[in-house]
This record gives sequence, structure tokens and C-alpha cells, in this order.
Amino acid sequence: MVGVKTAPVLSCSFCAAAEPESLAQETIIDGLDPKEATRLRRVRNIGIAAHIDSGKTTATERVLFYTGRIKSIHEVRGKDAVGAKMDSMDLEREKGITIQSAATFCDWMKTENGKDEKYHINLIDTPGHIDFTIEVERALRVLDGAVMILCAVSGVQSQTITVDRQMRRYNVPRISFINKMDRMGANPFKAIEQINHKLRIPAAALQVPIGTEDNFKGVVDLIRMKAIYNEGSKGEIVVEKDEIPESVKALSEEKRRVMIETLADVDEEIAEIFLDERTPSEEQLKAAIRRATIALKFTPVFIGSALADTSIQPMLDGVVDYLPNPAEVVNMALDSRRAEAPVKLVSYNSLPFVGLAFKLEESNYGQLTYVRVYQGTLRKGMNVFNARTNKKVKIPRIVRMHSNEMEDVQEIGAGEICAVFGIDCASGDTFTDGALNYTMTSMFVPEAVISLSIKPKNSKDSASFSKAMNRFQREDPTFRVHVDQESQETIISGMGELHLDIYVERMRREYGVDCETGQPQVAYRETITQRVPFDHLLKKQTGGAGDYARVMGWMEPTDNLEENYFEHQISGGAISEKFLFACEKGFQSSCEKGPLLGHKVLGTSMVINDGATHMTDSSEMAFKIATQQAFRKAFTAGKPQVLEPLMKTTITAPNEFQGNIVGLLNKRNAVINETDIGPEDFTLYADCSLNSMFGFSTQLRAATQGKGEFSMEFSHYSPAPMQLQKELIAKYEKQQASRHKK
Ligand SMILES: Nc1nc2c(ncn2[C@@H]2O[C@H](COP(=O)(O)OP(=O)(O)OP(=O)(O)O)[C@@H](O)[C@H]2O)c(=O)[nH]1
Repeated sequence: MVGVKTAPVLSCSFCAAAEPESLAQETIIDGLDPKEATRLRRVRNIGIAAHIDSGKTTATERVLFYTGRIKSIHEVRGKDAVGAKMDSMDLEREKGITIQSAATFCDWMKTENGKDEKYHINLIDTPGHIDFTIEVERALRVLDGAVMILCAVSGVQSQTITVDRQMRRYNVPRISFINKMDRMGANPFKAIEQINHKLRIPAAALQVPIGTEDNFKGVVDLIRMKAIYNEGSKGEIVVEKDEIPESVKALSEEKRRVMIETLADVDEEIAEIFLDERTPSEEQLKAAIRRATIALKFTPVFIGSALADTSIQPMLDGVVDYLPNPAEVVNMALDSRRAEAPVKLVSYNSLPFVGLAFKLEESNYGQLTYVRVYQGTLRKGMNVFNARTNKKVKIPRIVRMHSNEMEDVQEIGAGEICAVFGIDCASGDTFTDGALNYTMTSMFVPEAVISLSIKPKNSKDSASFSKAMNRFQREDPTFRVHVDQESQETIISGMGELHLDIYVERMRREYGVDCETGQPQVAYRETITQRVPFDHLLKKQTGGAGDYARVMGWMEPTDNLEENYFEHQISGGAISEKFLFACEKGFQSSCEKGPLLGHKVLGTSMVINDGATHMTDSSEMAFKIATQQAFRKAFTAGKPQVLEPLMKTTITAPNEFQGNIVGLLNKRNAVINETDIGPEDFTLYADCSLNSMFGFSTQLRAATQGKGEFSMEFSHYSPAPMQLQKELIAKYEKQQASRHKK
């Protein structure tokens, strides 16, 4: 069985088109040329994703140290004030949070059957905070597997649930690592129980801890039944002992049984062995764990403490043993020459090149584009085609990234990740060598839900301000900038307050521009609820050439609240193609700023089915304006309403606070969809309007003695309560009136 990796939009059509049988044929590594197979077998592209502060960066620091990529370990917010390698931005080091995902690579020597085998691991450390979720999305889009880190005390937290959703969206197999075993109250089995029940993915420990908290010394490997300890000042020496300490012998036997039982539920071979009451061999167990993990049916769980330098190396062995190599994941593209038919990409160096630009970053040497090579080889000096723009570009320089440092390389093979300089493109563009016309589906970009007005305090900084805005927008598809035509204010929008704050701060630090910002605003939408016919004539005769355009048709709500739609049904040539195009432009620009509040229009369609043109007075401008005027009139007559963003909200807290939290949510008119009550903690899933969630974190803290936490993710737009609509409209009208007076 193989994992099929697609972006969400196309997953259904791909699943329908791709029979598992035929997929398997082309992706079984043994079918490849033996040299390619050996190379690919030793490559892993993985990401590390988790709830905020679970220890992703701390664990990555150990991985880099043990694989020899860095010479010493520096802690996140450590006393030496250096900061972890992967948090390379000053702001990240100060705040101790990861903002941008950082890519690196390392080689891991694994001893197999007494022989040392070298594995090449491309690794991306992603941010935990929901506001930087696009970084996780784009990493998961191009990675073949992931390590999901959980805290041994907190277990599955609100953001773990979001990360879980993202991993499912891109069909990413995962191993789990329960970190912070040295903390007071550490309980890995509670966390495993939560993975099973809250995330609903079968999980079982492959290890049992030897001691906990201050006494955490190592782990028992349940497959080989050996004790594993770390020695040396930084845990760099792994010591294996056949002797399992008496204190954990019974627990190890019990958890080994649980591991086999869990595997028997998800793997046929182990199920048979289990039913025959035989004992599976080490090889059988490892093969079953690998099969089930890659098939997304199971997650093996490792246990350790990154800060205490304990049991990181076995987790790295787990990456190699249980996460897929690039040939074991099916990646699909669409063939534009064959009506966008789905095609499988094969990680063969000798095939025509196909790569995906998944992340852009401004560096001191120009724009850096991260590329995942899915097929063929990317060589320095070669010409590649951007499938979106059809433009040819030469690849001047290829580097492998090591956080903010880079290493030049001549070429990069299929299944690998690199960065290139000097190509102009957008995030999500597909590149090919021109022989193929393939495009890859791009990643899911969540809606921006918060906006604020911004301007430089000092007008002399305008040029740097624009430069920074352009750069941030190119790099981050969830960060948007526009100028409000009426107020002439620059408005930035993004995923949350922290997201926008970070950009304001980066503007100051990286470009020396201090900014003034307005109050954060919710990104409302406007829509109509009724079908309205229109017949609008624009006619101006003021001497000389006049303006003439007549447009007829109707406007109505669309079935979904996801987009707007324009169509013309003109047959007799009453309006020419050129003018119809101007009408469409008029419609699009009207949708940018709705009549009710000046927010974007959503879920509205316009059909033009008749009209009139004047021989001399009609122009594109006249038709554009006529359409805008018709839009305004029809929209106002179509019982318009304000839509507000509803957020999928996940809250976790100890059980005793359930009443308080339900009270808080009721006050906000939230819809509680589900509550999971565990032995100590509960998780509550609700839809809340973003507007009602300002200040929620402070109230949640107060209501739970600081023990509750929550995360929010945009879900959909829904009509705002009548009272709020009235207030918002009245406020907007007042603003408009005072603007016109001025
Ligand atoms: N006790 C203990 N603390 C740890 C461990 N691992 C990490 N920490 C601490 O937890 C805090 C967060 O660690 P990070 O590595 O920054 O976590 P992160 O998941 O990368 O954080 P974000 O990227 O901001 O989400 C830091 O203060 C670490 O020192 C551990 O094994 N034990």
C-alpha cells in the first residue's frame, strides 16, 4: 500500500482516477533502476510539526548535533543568548517562537545488520502558532513524512489537532515523539491514549521510559527488548543493554503486547500471526509498522526528552525505518496537453524534470526559491519553464539550505529539496524542463480574517515601506495588502493579530520603518439574498464624445458562499466581446468593495443577457462604469447582508473548568459541535464568530487559572447577527458621510 499525496481540491478526482493497484506498480521502489532505487531508499524528506512550545526547535537542534551538522547545541531562549540554529530570525530568538519554517539537511548513519548505512534527511522545522499556519501547509505539501511532537505533560493540545488536520489534508504519514519526559507530571501513555481517541489514529508506543521526571534515564526498545541509554555530556553516546531494569520489565511486556495488538488491528500479516498465537519476529514487526505508517493507518510512538538529550537517536532511526522514501509516496501532476489528466510523477533522475516552488524568501543575494524536485534532475545552468506563465528561465545557482546558511551544489536529483536563486515566480508555481506540460496542484491557502490600516510614521520611509510590503506579500500568500481607494489607506490582512504584529515589527527591524496602525478589523463579507433583474443605461452627452452603455440581466446569490461568478448570455451582438470584457472587469472591481460596508462581496453572481451599444459614444470605460452602477443598484435591491468569518475553535482545559468555558462560549453565541471528555482534560470543538473572540485568550486564562488553551482556524462565512449588521452599516455610513463632508 502506498500513500497518495494530493492537495485538497483535487483529492477526489485523483482518488477516483488512481487505482491503488496501478499506483503501486509504478511506485514500488524495486521496479526502479537499481542505482536509483538505492539512492532513493536512503532519502527522507520530513517535517517536524506540533503544538506551540512542544520542543520542535529543541529536538531539531539535537538532530543537527547528532548528525554532525552543528558543532554545539544552543537552546531556544538559552542563557548563552545564541539561540537555536533553526530560529535564525532575531525576532524568533527573542520571542522563542518559530515564525518561518526553516529547511536543513543532514546525514544519519544507521547501523543495519552490523553495517553502517548513510541516510540523507531533508528536514523542515515548522512554526507551532496557528497564525503562521501557511508555513506548515507548504512544508507538508512537499514533504513525504512528518514527526509529530507532543509534550509528555500536556499530550494532545489544541494546535496538535490543527496539525493533525493538515497532515491528513496532504496524506502525510507520521511518527510521533513524546517529548519533555523530564518534566514533572510526564505521562506518555496518557498522551498515546489521546492520540488514539482525540486524533483517532491508531497509535502505540514502541518504547517504554526508564524512570520519569528527574529520573528519566532512557527507554526500553519494545521491538528488540533492549534498554537504550544516552551517555556523554550531550547524550551523544548511545548505549544499548540487553538487561531491562526490573522496575520496567512488567510494563515493557505489557506495552509490547499492546503494540502487537494495535498492529494486528491495522495490518493483516500481524493479525494472522496474532490469531495463530505466534510471536512476530523483529523483522515482521518492523515491516508491519512501516506498511501501516505509510498507509496512514498507524503512528508509532517514540519517547524522550530533547532538552535532557535523551532518546533522540532512536527517533531518528524511526524516521528512517518507518517514514517513506520519495519513491513510496505517489505524487500527482496534471497534464495540460491531455485535458488536465492526472499523471503520476516518478522520482527517477533520468526522467524529464518536474519541480514545485513551494516557498519564496528574500535573502541578501536576491530572491531564494525553495523547490522540491519530484521527477528528473535540476542542474545549474539549465533552462526551466514556469507552467503558469509559460516563461523560460535559466537556473543560475542551486543551493542546499542549512537554516540561514547555504551550500552551493551543481545539481539536485529527484525526490530532493533545494533552493535556487534568480528565478522570478510565485509560491506554488510548477517548473518543468519544457518537454512536459505538467502542473502540480498547489497548497491550501487559508482566508485572511483580520485586517488593519497601516502607514509609515515618517513619509520619507514610503519607498522602504512599499518594498517591504511587496516582499512580505510575495513570500507569504496569507499576508495581503491593498489600498482602499476611498480612504487611500494601506490595509494589510492576515491570519490573526500576531501574524500582522510580526510583520509590523519586521518592518521596523529589517527596513527601519516605524509604522502607525489602526485597530484590527474583522474581514467581513457582503452578499445578496435575492434575485434582482437590472436594466441600466449610462448616457452622458456633454458636447464632444459622450458616454453610452446599456446593460441588462440579473444578479442573484450563488449556491455556495465561496466565490463570485460572472457570465454573459448575449447572442445577437448587442454588446461586443471587448465591451463584455469591460463589464466583467466592472463586476470584479465592484466585488472588491461592497456597497454595505466597503468589504469584499462574496457568493454573488451577475448575468448580462442584453444591452445596447452606441456607434460612437460607447467605450470600455462606459461599459465598466455602467456595470458598476447596475451592480450597486441591484445589490442594494437584493436584500443584502453582512457575512462574518466563523472560526473552527478548539479549546482544551482540565475537566473542572468545563462549566466556566461553556459559559464563556454561550455568552459569545458559539455553536458547540462536540465535547471529548478525557479522564482529566476535555476538548471542546465549537464554531465561534471571529468578532466575538477578541479578548478571549485573557478571559480563558482567567476562567481556567491559566490552564486552558485554544486555537482557531477559519471555517466559513455565515450571516452576522442582525444587530451587529445594523451597527456595522450605521458606522460605515457615518464614516462615509464625514469623509464626504471633508
Ligand atoms: N523540560 C523540557 N523542556 C523542553 C524540552 N524540549 C524543549 N523544552 C523547552 O520548551 C520550550 C519550547 O521549546 P521549542 O523547541 O522552542 O519549541 P517549539 O515547538 O519549537 O516552539 P514554536 O516553534 O514556537 O512552536 C523551550 O523553553 C525549551 O527549552 C524537554 O525535553 N524538556
